[in-house]
Amino acid sequence: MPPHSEAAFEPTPETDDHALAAELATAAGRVLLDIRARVGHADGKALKNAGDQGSHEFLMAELARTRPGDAVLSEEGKDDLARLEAERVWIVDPLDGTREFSEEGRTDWAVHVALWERGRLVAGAVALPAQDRTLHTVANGGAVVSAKEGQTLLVAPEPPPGLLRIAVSRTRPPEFVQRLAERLDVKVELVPIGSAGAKISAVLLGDVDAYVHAGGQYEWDNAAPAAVALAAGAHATRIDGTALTYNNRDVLLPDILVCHPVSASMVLAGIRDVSPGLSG
Ligand SMILES: Nc1ncnc2c1ncn2[C@@H]1O[C@H](COP(=O)(O)O)[C@@H](OP(=O)(O)O)[C@H]1O
Ligand SMILES: [Mg+2]
Repeated sequence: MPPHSEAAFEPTPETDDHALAAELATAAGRVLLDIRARVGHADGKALKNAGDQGSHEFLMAELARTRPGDAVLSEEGKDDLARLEAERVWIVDPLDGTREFSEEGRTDWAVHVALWERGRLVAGAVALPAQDRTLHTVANGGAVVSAKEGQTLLVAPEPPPGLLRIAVSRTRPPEFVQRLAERLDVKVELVPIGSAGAKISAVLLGDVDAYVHAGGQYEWDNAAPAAVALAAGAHATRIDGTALTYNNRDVLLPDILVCHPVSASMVLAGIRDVSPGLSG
C-alpha cells in the first residue's frame, strides 16, 4: 500500500452516500433557483408545479444514474411498494416549503435527500438554496454545513437560559402550541417559518431552539432533516417521545419534535400536559 494512501482518500459521491446526498440536494437547489428565475412569481401555482416537477425529475434521473440498485420514495413520484423489500431507500422531498418557494424573496424552502438502510436513516442532506447552504451528514459521523466558503461542523446549540424559541408552521401550527407556550416554565416565543427542513435547520443553526409539529406530515417532509439533526446531536422524535421510523407502508408521519437534548424532557412533558389524548 503506498504511504499516506488513507489520508489521501477523498470521499466522492461515487463512494460516499453522504457526499452524494449533499451534492444531489445542492444541485437540485440550483435547478430550483433557475426555475424560480425563469418562471417568475406572477403565477404562483405554475411556479410551484414547475419547481416540484423539475426538482423531482432531476433527483430521479441522478439517483437512477448513480445508485441504480436503490429504491426511491419521493413526494412527487408514484409510491412503488417494492421499496418495502429493498435494503436501501432514498427518501426525497424535491421541494419542501413549496408555498414559500412561490413567494418572492422568501428563503425558507428546502430540498431533502435522505438514505434509509435496513431499518434506519444513514445519511441526509437539507439544501437551503436561497440561503446558499446545505446541511448534511458526513461519513465518519456528525454533520456539517457546506457553503461556498467551505464547511463548518454542525453541532446543535443549547438554548439561551430561560428562553425557548419554538419554530412552527406558518399555516398549520399544532392546535396545542399556544397552550404549550403558556404551560412551559420558560419564556416561549413562537416563530413561524415555512418548510420542515428550513425549521429544523433553524434549530441546528441556533436561530430557534425547537421545532414542534403535529396534525400531519409525511416521511419525506422530515427524513433528511431528522437524519441531519440526529447526526448533529439534537433530539428528534415523535411528540410522544418515541422514535421516528421510516420506509413504512403508510408514509404518514404526522408529528415531530426537534430540539437540543437539554430541552427534550421539558417539552415532551409540556406536550403531554396540554395534549391529554396523546398516548405513550
Ligand atoms: N397538517 C399537515 N398535513 C400534511 N402535510 C403537512 C401538514 N403540515 C405541514 N405539512 C407538510 O410539511 C411541510 C412543511 O410544512 P410547513 O411549512 O407548513 O411547516 C410541507 O411540505 P411541502 O412543502 O413539501 O408540501 C407541508 O405540506
Ligand atoms: Mg415537504
